[in-house]
Amino acid sequence: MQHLLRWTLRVKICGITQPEQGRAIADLGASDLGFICVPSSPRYVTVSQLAAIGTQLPAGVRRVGVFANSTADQISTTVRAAGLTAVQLHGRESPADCQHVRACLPDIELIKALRVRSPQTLEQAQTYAGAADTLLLDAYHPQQLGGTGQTLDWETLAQFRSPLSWLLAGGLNPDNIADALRALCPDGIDLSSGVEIEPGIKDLKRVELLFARLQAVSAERPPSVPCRGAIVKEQMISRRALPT
Ligand SMILES: O=C(O)c1ccccc1N[C@@H]1O[C@H](COP(=O)(O)O)[C@@H](O)[C@H]1O
Repeated sequence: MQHLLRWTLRVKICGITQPEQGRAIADLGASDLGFICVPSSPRYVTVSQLAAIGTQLPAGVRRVGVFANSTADQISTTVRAAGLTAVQLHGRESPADCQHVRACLPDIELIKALRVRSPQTLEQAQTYAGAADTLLLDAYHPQQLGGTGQTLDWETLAQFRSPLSWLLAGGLNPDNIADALRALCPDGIDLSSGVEIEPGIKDLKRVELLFARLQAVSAERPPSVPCRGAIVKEQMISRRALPT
């Protein structure tokens, strides 16, 4: 389904706990499936559950393990046992922590999640430029690390210029996704509780509706008009390419 969109948008559905749901969601068009490797989460999956789910998934879909404040050793063990293709660090990991994980797992995409509490969090994003491959912006919640269903202030985020490709998360659902993508131009989106029946059990009808809504927004956007974010990134790339 994703190829029907007129621009490339990564769509990550997070908090998968069941093999058949993972496969169905990949078939509906998700580019990425996320698995919560944080024991305190109601969406937590053990390494052996994760390895079993992995055997059921189509080859092309990215498999993202979500960790929070885990050691590089713990992350590497899970990545290898479960055949993950990316890790999302959703805790207080510093740029140095990210670089350490990256050095242990050089072929694995490193996504650093930032829980946006204030404009300073967005300034921090710049410090991850050489330390992560991708950024993810999620809403801040004082008690929960993620999967909160809380949205970010998209108006404030419109000023955000990411040094890396970035995913928008936080309270996205089929009913607000069009507004989010009219306000912002992320490289991808990440949804969990907004397409759920209960924590860890996805609502496949809502996932289907999400893709229908994405197609509708995609049809609104002329392919010749790139996002503001895309223009900025092109400029940054061409600046980097200039001889010094
Ligand atoms: O989903 C969880 O339980 C979770 C636990 C610990 C860290 C991250 C977690 N989820 C992440 O939360 C965001 C968005 O969730 P929502 O759409 O607002 O429900 C997403 O990045 C998940 O990876």
